[in-house]
Amino acid sequence: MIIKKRNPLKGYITVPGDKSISHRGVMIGALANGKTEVNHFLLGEDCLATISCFRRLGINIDIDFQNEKVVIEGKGLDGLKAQNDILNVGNSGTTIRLMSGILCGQNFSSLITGDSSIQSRPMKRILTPLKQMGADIESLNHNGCAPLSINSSKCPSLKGIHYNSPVASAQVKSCLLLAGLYAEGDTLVTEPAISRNHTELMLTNFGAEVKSIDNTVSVKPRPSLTGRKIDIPGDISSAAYFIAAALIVPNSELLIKNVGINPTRAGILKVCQMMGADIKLENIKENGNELSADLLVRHSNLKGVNIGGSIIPTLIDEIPIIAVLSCFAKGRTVIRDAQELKVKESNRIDVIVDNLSRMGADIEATDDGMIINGGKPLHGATIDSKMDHRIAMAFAIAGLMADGDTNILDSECVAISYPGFFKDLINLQN
Ligand SMILES: O=C(O)C1=C[C@@H](OP(=O)(O)O)[C@@H](O)[C@H](O)C1
Ligand SMILES: C=C(OP(=O)(O)O)C(=O)O
Repeated sequence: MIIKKRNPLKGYITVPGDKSISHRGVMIGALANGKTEVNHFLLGEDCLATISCFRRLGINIDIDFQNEKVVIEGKGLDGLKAQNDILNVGNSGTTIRLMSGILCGQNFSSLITGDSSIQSRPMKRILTPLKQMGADIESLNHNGCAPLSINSSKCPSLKGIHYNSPVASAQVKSCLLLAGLYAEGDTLVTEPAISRNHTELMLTNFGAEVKSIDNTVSVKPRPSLTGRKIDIPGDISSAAYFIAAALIVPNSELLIKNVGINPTRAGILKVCQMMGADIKLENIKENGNELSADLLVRHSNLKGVNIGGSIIPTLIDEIPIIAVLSCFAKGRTVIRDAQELKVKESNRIDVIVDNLSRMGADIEATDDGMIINGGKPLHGATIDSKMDHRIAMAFAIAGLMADGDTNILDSECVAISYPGFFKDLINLQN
């Protein structure tokens, strides 16, 4: 995809539904009794992979592509059926880690894997605590990565544990909370900083007993979950590209409607505020325990900021676009404590720094983040997205303000989380 320097962004947009909440709607809906109707479901490749895995486990799921609506016929905690074929999660880390927790609670064995990116992402972070709960789960190639085999015949029941997670990861926390539904006794997870809490909010909405105190979450086993109707807000991780575009392209004024602003996800809004951005929140609402708002974003003069510590998990997927924003901010931006970026769909620290350097930015990688001296004009370049959707979209926005053409390789990977991204971007500028 070739991106050219473009016009201001004007008008309004609604971005697709939140990816994290869409995954959880399918999973928790499948384990609930009765129908779960999910509106504004994200029909991106990752969430479709979750649907495909649950269909293989015997759950009827109807997809209305036109209306972005998914209906799941839940069969209760013990309603999944054995699957002899290997379950394939494609590119989705959320699917493999959360599903592994659920599969460890079943009385049948499973094999689960994904694409080459998934097969190189760390799974020890879930294998270690799941084994402590009594699960018989192994990395088939003994390299701490997928494929994973879950042998449920040897260990009929899980026991609740209190796990002190070394990483602030919603995927680890959610994996254990979902396994905890099948355990004897309560399951508790303490994390070094609070990660996104969509699992906790949705489980509570469906009838589970979940408590969160500071950095610790606990779940009681064997709840009776009841199917619900959910309206998913727009994904703030997808909105982030348009927030950034409107902030950096002169004369832009954009309304992004119905964006999820759950505080465990909204770190990018705080960072933009610290940078001096003109963003107004309007029409704040709550649905299914999740907050949303319309965001009115105007072009702004930005300044560099320091980002690190407990805010990092609340904006982890937005760091590629925050790095782009920082190139247009006056002064230095330092991003620390973001080493988790190295184990996403690509090594996002290296890929951001490589590609922004190619465009002429003053940027350097550090062990746990990067340092950017803003204000150097960017020029077009060939961008290797490494098939990482967040990289492809962040550099499309950088390309809007670069002199000359920006050529994004493998740009079709945006379909992982935002299939209509390029169409929406072009529409806003006409
Ligand atoms: O739980 C989730 O839905 C997610 C958690 C985050 O990963 P980690 O838990 O690995 O930080 C995030 O990067 C991912 O895009 C989605
Ligand atoms: C890291 C991401 O997703 P996942 O871990 O589910 O692959 C992402 O969407 O940026």
